[in-house]
Amino acid sequence: MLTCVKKKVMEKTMRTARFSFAVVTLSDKGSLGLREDTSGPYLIDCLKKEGYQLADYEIMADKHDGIVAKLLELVESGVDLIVTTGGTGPAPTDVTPEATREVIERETPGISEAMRAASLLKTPHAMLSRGCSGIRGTSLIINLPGSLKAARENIEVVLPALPHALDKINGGTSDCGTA
Ligand SMILES: Nc1ncnc2c1ncn2[C@@H]1O[C@H](COP(=O)(O)OP(=O)(O)OP(=O)(O)O)[C@@H](O)[C@H]1O
Ligand SMILES: Nc1nc2c(c(=O)[nH]1)N[C@H]1C(S)=C(S)[C@@H](COP(=O)(O)O)O[C@H]1N2
Repeated sequence: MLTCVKKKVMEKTMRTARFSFAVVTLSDKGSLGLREDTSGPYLIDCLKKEGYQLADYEIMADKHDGIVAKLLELVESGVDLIVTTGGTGPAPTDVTPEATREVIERETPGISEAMRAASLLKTPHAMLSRGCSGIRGTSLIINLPGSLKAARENIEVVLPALPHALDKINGGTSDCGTA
């Protein structure tokens, strides 16, 4: 039994360990030290447990140009998976999706739609997240909402599809439909 669990963990890690990730927390209060960022560290822990390698973590203000510059920097340094948290809502200061759209070359609407659909089963407020996702070069960028609860409920939706997504984005030729 234990051997079986260990084998499954090893198989999972073998699929993810070659991929790096970065977490970017977008929060005005967080960037000023007025709010503890609990969502960013949670996401780091969660993705590390899945076997991904942490490349970068930053807390930034909700500022369009700063977000674009940071995302481009991470893409250019070859980070495979970039997860943002915060700034996806309808408030005037929420600009993460607009900044992300400026960076991505190909949108992955299914990822964001899946998160919203699953989240709607938890709270009607899920429809307020305008988060988007997409690919630039070989980097996948995914916007998540900002609260710890929302970050947790959203990341768990995409985790099962991430290894296959990152493999394909990196030119993987494995057959689809086998897992
Ligand atoms: N990084 C974070 N860590 C923990 N909780 C957060 C974080 N970001 C947001 N939250 C929570 O989620 C709520 C909604 O996030 P939103 O991005 O709209 O924040 P906000 O009120 O505009 O403030 P700010 O952007 O300065 O964090 C916040 O009011 C806060 O309770
Ligand atoms: N699963 C899930 N999705 C969620 C929520 C949540 O609690 N759980 N909160 C929503 C709320 S209240 C808002 S305003 C939007 C946007 O959040 P953000 O501005 O922090 O990015 O995410 C939504 N998505």
